[in-house]
Amino acid sequence: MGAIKEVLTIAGSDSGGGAGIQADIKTFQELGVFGTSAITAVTAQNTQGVSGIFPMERGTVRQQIDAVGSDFEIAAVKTGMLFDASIIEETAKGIRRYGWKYVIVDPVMIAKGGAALLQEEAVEAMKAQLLPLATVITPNIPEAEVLSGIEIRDPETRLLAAKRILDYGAESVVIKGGHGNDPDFTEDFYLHTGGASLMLRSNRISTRQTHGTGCTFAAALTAEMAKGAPMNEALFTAKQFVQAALGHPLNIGSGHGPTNHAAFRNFSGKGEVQLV
Ligand SMILES: Nc1ncnc2c1ncn2[C@@H]1O[C@H](COP(=O)(O)OP(=O)(O)O)[C@@H](O)[C@H]1O
Ligand SMILES: Cc1ncc(COP(=O)(O)OP(=O)(O)O)c(N)n1
Repeated sequence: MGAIKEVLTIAGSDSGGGAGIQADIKTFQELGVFGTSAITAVTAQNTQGVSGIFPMERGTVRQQIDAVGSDFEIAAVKTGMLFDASIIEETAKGIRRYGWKYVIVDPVMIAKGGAALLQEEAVEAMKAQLLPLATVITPNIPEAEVLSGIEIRDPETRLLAAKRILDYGAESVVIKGGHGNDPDFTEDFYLHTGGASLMLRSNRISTRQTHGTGCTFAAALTAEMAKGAPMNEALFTAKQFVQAALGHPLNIGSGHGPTNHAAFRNFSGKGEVQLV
C-alpha cells in the first residue's frame, strides 16, 4: 500500500456536524485520505438552520493555509463556504502560492434553511479569482444559475449554464441535480472545457435528511481525485457515496438531518448510480 494521500479543505465549520468542514473530514476519512483544514468561518448550526455566522479574519485563514501548505504534500484541495471577498482572495492566493494540482471548488452560497453563506457582493470575486483556478466546480442548480445568469429549466438551459460557467476559466464543471424537478431521478451533469460530458443518474431518495449532500459530494470527489482516479471514476464514486449516505439515514435532529457518511463502506447498491 502506498503512502496515504493528504488533502485540504478550506471551508466553514458546521456545529451540527452534517455539512462544512465536519462533512469533509468525515468523508475524507471514509475514503482513505488524510484530511487537513483551514476554517473560514464558524457557524452555529443544527438540523433546523443556521443561527450564527462568525467569519475568520483573512490573516487567520492565510495562516492556516500556510501552516498546512508549508508542511504537507497536498494532493487535492477543496473549497466550501468562503463567506466574503477577502477570504476568497486569501484562498485563491494560497492555492496559487502552493501550486496545488487538483482544485475542487464547491461554490457554497445558501444553506438549506435560507441562510447566506456567501455575501452577494463576493460572487464577482469568486468568478474572477477562484473559478479560473478550478479543476472542477460543483454548483447546485441555484448556484449555477447565479454564476451563469441563466435560469435552468431543462437539459438545454443546463448545458448553456455549464458552458457559461466554464467561460470563467475552470477546467470542468458538474451541475448537481438535487434541486432538479424530476420526482424520480437526480442527474448530475458534468462538462469539460474540451467538450466531453457525463451524466450521473440515480433514483431520487425520498428523505428530509439531506443536510450537507453538496459538501459530501465535493469532498468525495476531492478524495478520489487525490488518489489518482480518472475524473469519470471519481465522479461515479462521489455520487455513489452520497447515494449510500442518503439511503441509510441516521435520524439525527428534528429538521434536515445529516447524511450517513459511514454508509458507503458497506454499500452494496453500486448499480443504483448510472453513468451515462
Ligand atoms: N433526494 C436525493 N436523492 C438522491 N441524490 C440526491 C438527492 N438530493 C441530492 N442528491 C445528490 O446529492 C448531491 C448534492 O446535490 P445538491 O442537493 O444539488 O447539492 P447541495 O447540497 O449543494 O444543494 C448530488 O450528487 C445530488 O445528485
Ligand atoms: C459551514 C457550512 N458549509 C456549507 C454548508 C452548505 O452545505 P450543503 O452541502 O450545500 O448542504 P445544505 O446546507 O444545502 O444542506 C453549510 N450548511 N454549512
